[in-house]
Amino acid sequence: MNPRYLSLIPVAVAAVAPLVLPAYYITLMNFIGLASIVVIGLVLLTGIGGLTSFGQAAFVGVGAYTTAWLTANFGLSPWLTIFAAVIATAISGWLIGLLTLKLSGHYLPLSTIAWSLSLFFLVGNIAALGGHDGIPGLPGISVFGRPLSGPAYTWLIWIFVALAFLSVRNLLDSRNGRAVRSLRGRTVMLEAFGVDTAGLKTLIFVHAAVLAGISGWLYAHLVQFVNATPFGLNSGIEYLFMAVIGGASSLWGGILGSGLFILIRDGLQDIVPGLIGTSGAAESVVFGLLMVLILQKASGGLTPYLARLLPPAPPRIVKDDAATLPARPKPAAGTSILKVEGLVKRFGGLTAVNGVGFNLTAGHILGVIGPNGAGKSTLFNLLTGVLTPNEGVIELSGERMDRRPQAAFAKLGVARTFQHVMLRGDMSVLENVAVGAHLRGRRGAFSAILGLDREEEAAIFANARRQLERVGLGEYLHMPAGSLALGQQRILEIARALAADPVVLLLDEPAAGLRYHEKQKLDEVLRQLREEGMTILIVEHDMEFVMNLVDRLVVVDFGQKIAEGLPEEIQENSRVQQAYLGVDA
Ligand SMILES: Nc1ncnc2c1ncn2[C@@H]1O[C@H](COP(=O)(O)OP(=O)(O)OP(=O)(O)O)[C@@H](O)[C@H]1O
Repeated sequence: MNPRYLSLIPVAVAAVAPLVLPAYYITLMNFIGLASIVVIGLVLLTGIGGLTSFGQAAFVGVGAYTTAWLTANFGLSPWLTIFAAVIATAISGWLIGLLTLKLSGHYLPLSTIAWSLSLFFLVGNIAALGGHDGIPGLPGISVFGRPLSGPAYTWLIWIFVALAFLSVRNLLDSRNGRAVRSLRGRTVMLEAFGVDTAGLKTLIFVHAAVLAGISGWLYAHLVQFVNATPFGLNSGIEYLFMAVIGGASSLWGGILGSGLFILIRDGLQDIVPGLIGTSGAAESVVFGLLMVLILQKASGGLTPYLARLLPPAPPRIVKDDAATLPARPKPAAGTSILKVEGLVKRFGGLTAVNGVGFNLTAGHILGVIGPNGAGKSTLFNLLTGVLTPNEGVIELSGERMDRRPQAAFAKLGVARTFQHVMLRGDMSVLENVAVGAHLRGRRGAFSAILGLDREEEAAIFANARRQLERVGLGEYLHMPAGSLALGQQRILEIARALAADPVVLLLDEPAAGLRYHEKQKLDEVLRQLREEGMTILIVEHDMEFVMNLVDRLVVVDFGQKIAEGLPEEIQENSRVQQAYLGVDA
């Protein structure tokens, strides 16, 4: 069976189950659906985006209280208040995101606990929201004047589960989504390709908050009463558990985890008191132990186990007739691309780069070499906007860049590779390259969620395939990037940089750690790119590798330029020999 049709099975189950299940199980199905909507958001935020949140229940509360207050006090229809619930959660998500998303490490999860607690106590103390007693007597949801109840409400909930699922799936399969999937630990890489990582974090934070708010809206009109209890920290922790036991990076895992968590908890409440003859804390203890066991035995959640039983997803189809992406005008051979003068970077008392200057013209390869600790990486970081110089001038195609951020360099056509390869190993070779074309797409998150970016996506993937074929990796398109050898991964990074349609390629120690044959292959690729007119700057430790390849060399030592010239001139230079070999020539 085509794996694409497998997703129809849960759809059929959700359609038929409410008709055949007893009322008690329909109620459970409702609560699984409500939780799934929240947990799908959490999969996006935490499992994929790497931003751990204990506070999603508070957003469920914002959605529920917004609709409760408006319907109870003003008699508005829930079909109107859903917009209010979405707006309220989006704004609160955006505000809280603004305050907390800059935090890193443990501080972000701790801050989610803090705002979750504060919202909980705030709501409980506002008289207009009914204090701790809450707001009773909420209306149900009607369609064409008929109140939805029983199976009809369950279908409504599961339609929203499907919409939540599709919205996140579509978002993840877009240019912003690829960046979200690369977010964990790769912000420098993303920003080098012009991705606004802070904006991206806010985007997924708000999206997850809105999904939680919609779940709150559905909850409020299902139970027709709200108070603060279901929106406290406990529930926030439970949502996180659901995401983790399902498999935090899988959308299906979000639904599976919600179902398992609620069914196991409910089952234990029935079984454990029967076994030990008393009801109380025992089922909670057994539940806790069970969760620990699942986390120990299946740290990636349960979805990977199920995924093994299913046929693999078919590879992405790259269209031959896709549109081409807009390309920037290329500079004429010989024009100055990168001009550097008197660049200085100090780290406290240490001057890592001290007055370095050079000029790189279009269509040439310039090598910057130097022994360990000479200041090459620092120079590279200055030339890509990762670091800001203390003094000096960087001009890119005639524009002053020395105080500009990474994204500005990317916009003007600087594309780079990394000394320590920065790929997402479990993403396909093709998708990794597509990340490089981020700035060449225009479609935003809304378009992606609504699936309106397909044409642009086809163009991005056709371009990615072209770049991979250009560097000789055309046969690996659908393989996980992590399965390639280091030499191929380095060339893959070059293809990703080419996908950005660069004016200049900056390669950070591309030969480091490569075997002889891999270096030869890399050399071939770079020569071919130069023949095509590409301008390249290579910062490299391996003098032998660059000697036969580059047009011109700059040698740095102790942060200073000690020589510049043609490779054969550099080879004869006694100061260079001394710096490299530590001997007097
Ligand atoms: N963030 C930093 N803070 C303080 N000192 C730094 C920092 N980055 C680099 N340095 C120092 O600056 C000098 C140049 O380092 P850099 O990494 O640029 O050299 P390199 O030529 O790239 O060396 P390698 O080939 O070993 O990578 C070194 O003495 C290094 O310790």
